[in-house]
Amino acid sequence: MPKSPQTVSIEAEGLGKSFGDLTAVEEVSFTVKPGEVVGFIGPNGAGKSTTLRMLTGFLRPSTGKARIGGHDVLRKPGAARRQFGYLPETGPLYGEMTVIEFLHFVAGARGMDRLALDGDLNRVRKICHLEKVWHQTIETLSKGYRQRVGLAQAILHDPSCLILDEPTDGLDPNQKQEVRDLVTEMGSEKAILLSTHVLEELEAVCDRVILLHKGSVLLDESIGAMRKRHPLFGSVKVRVAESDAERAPAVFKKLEPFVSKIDRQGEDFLLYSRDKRNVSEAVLAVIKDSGLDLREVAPVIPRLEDVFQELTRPTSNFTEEDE
Ligand SMILES: Nc1ncnc2c1ncn2[C@@H]1O[C@H](COP(=O)(O)OP(=O)(O)OP(=O)(O)O)[C@@H](O)[C@H]1O
Repeated sequence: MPKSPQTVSIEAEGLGKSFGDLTAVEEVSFTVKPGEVVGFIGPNGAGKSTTLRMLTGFLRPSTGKARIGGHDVLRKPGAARRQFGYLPETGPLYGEMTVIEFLHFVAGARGMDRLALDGDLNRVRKICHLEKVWHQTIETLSKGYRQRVGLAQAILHDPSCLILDEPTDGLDPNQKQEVRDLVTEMGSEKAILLSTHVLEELEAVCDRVILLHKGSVLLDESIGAMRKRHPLFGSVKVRVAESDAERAPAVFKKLEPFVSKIDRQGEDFLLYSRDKRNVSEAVLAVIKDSGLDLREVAPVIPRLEDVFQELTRPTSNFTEEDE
């Protein structure tokens, strides 16, 4: 049956997993739709890999369901597996096989159409840039190439959904960029869920982020919304001429409707946005009116790392903000 790209998505519904007394994952629900690349993040031990393994049917959940393209991964494993590709944290690569032998083996195990296989192999060889190592044994490959072989097996059957567990782990910056470009390219059509520890990766490839903490979903929102949780979102740094530094605080008082707090260090001022709207325009207008000798003005770009750290600290002060 032809697959319908409009409907093939990744779904977790109330997923939970306990190992003995340890609840590793609890009530995790989310959806990844076609054309979405979603980052799956969380501190070590948050339950990311456990969730991904349940989504792919490699681990039986204690509670809840995982569906790929509407197929329950445990009840309809064949139908579900045709719709997704999975790059596990530690790929099951067979060292003694060459790349092409391994991909033939994978195709056989998946029962792929032999007549169309040459076309599929050519496609992944090109996409994953495997031409140079095609006939090389996997045990002799660099980490970067092994990761590309892992990706090649994940996309060999051209699945509509991809589940990637730390796809850029251990790669050098150039290789990381290549994998990110690949994910972005594939993400225009496929539903992609990608776990990562590298938050800059979120910026580069993801539309949305799901933050898992202690086995539960702490947030599921756009990158912009996550950044907006930072207390400095919308704030502005200003430097005035030394000769004007003393009269600047009185001028900035006029900004009270927009600015909730001002930190000063010499001629440098940090003006905190009151409601997380960008206060740059208001600041510039007030400075212009006052004739203050402005030397520098720059909006604060809050780091996602700060938001992540703050949210996953034992006592977090960050609050949810309206879009
Ligand atoms: N097979 C298992 N048996 C017992 N405990 C397990 C098993 N698999 C995972 N765990 C535990 O479940 C919790 C979640 O682990 P998991 O590997 O899913 O976290 P993670 O978010 O992927 O971590 P990391 O970022 O370090 O990869 C951890 O406390 C881990 O020790």
